[in-house]
Amino acid sequence: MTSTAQGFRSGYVAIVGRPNVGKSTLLNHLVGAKISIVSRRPQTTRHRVRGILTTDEAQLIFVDTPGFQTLHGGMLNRALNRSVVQTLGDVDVVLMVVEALRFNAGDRQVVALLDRNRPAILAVNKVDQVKDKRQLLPFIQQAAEAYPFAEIVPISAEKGTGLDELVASVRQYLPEGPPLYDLEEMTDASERFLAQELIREKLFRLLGEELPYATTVVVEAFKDEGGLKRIHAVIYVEKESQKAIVIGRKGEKLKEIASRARLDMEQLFGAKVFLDVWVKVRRGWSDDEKMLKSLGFGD
Ligand SMILES: Nc1nc2c(ncn2[C@@H]2O[C@H](COP(=O)(O)OP(=O)(O)OP(=O)(O)O)[C@@H](O)[C@H]2O)c(=O)[nH]1
Repeated sequence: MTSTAQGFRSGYVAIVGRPNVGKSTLLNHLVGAKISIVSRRPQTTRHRVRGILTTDEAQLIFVDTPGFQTLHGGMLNRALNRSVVQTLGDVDVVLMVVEALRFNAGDRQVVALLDRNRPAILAVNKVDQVKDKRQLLPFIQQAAEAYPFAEIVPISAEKGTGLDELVASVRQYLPEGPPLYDLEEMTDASERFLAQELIREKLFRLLGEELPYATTVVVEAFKDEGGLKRIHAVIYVEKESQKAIVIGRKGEKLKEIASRARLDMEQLFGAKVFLDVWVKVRRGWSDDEKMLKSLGFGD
């Protein structure tokens, strides 16, 4: 496969940032929607790989950082924060994303979780929205004062501006070495896992702030019947009231979540999909350490 060019660098990158700053948009632009979700490979890494970008000079392996939840104080959130800190201590580079001209309390909370022994690069996103580009300079200065970022790069994840510069900046901080992942392996994600991730993504997209935090998706059955994939999934929530939110009025929310997830699955798998999604209440879910461990949040 890819020959190891001299000076080739390869390593793990965590994208962090408060909600809505454009992390997913950036990841999708860098690695493409289709391979932005790839399966976990426990033998090589404890991280869940979200996408891989391989250029002639470097391979950037983007890993999942479970949310920066600060709204609720439950055990789940403490576990999440622990796992964030752990992930951030494990990667080669942290890529923090902020919105141009906005550096608020949420951003400061993210900064507080950064590990000072780890290079952190700041991507100042959505610069396309800044009419007067001169305003960027004092903003960049302010950000530099908030944390000793290794580099600060203005970008527009949506328009694709500044992304080459960003990748070049990240590359500088990766260790030298051959690609850690074979290109062919990238599409090798389990379809079951992809199905679960697509439902989870639609939940986030369609419920946003309303989404009860302690929500999880489990694909309980996945049957391949020639040209048809029959998938049965369950969305677990903590309370009846949350169940009602996910289902929506006259079941419309759930219908939309399922139908959008199904369309994406059909595109991704290149096959017809029959998707059946249920919402179930699992009481005391977020305070159950065993459950957290089984979901991969434990130590
Ligand atoms: N104008 C502009 N909008 C952007 C840009 N990047 C992202 N957005 C928009 O910002 C919103 C949030 O983007 P996401 O990529 O979902 O943000 P996120 O950080 O992944 O959000 P969470 O999943 O909530 O953590 C979306 O409406 C994007 O279209 C950009 O460069 N310019």
